[in-house]
Amino acid sequence: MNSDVILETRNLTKVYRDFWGRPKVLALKALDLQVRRGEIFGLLGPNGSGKTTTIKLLLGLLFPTEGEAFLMGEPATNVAKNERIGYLPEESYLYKFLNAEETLHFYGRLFKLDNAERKKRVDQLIDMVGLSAAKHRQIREYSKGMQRRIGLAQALINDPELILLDEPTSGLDPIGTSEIKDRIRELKDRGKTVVLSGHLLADMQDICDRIAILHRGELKELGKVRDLLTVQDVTQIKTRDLPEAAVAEIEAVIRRHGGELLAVDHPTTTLEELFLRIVRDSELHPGRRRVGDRPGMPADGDGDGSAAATPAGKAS
Ligand SMILES: Nc1ncnc2c1ncn2[C@@H]1O[C@H](COP(=O)(O)OP(=O)(O)OP(=O)(O)O)[C@@H](O)[C@H]1O
Repeated sequence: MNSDVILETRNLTKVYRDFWGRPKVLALKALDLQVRRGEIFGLLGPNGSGKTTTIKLLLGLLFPTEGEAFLMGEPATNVAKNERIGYLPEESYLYKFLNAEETLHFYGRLFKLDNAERKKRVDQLIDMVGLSAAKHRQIREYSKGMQRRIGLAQALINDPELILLDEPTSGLDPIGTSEIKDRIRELKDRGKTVVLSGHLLADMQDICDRIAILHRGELKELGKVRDLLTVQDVTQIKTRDLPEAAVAEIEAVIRRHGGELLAVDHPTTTLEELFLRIVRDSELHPGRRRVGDRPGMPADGDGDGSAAATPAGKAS
């Protein structure tokens, strides 16, 4: 295995069998994959496409029907290698009557961290996932987002070099999702390798360097997100707002070169960015009922939504 490759699967195949040992579901079919050190790699696919099965095979929690996988040079079936891996399952099973601090100390003890090291890591991780203010509250009182965050902290207690996250943003609202994505980016900045699964396309696009798209257990696409999404036969030029005369001149130049001007428009933001901005503004200005700070969109003064938004400069 090339030293740059931290995880590799070869012909990895899983057939689930029924009670009588008869093949029931072909959950993963001959998966060949390589993940490089330091990248954020996404396993993307609809429900039932084999993402969780792949992660469980990598951890040695399931035995492959055919093929093999290697993580950090060790066979996946060697569970001792999991001491160097962080794992966030699709659903974390946390002890509801422990608080965040006790939970992390519990897992730190499982990894046999000494007292001083364990205390240092627990404090750092609670801070990293933003639970300092709630660290003495029992997990049963936590919201879904807080539970996902403590699950992530638990997955990192052994300071792993490879982190497997099964749907890390499942059940989270856009703010919780954005926070988890920030934490995952930080892990990459610290040189960690992250493999995550998901089916929320915008999140995967945002965060992954490379993705594999699975469908019914088969690998359908693999590559850098940027390459997969680039429309090669269209050139896009961005500039500050231009007067019509300038656009006409540019169009003439494009025609002279045998081209065709396909579109002149203003970019749109994503609904996620808009949502996050509104929630953050609302936290800063709790009394304000509607935040109309988008260029060209007049604020609705009394916030009752009755005033129609008209293009800037035009009378209604
Ligand atoms: N223990 C099992 N016994 C039998 N079939 C199973 C078992 N676990 C998973 N499967 C089947 O294997 C296929 C792949 O399931 P898997 O959970 O790996 O998909 P997934 O991509 O993680 O889905 P989701 O997004 O819903 O979590 C599905 O058809 C599923 O029904």
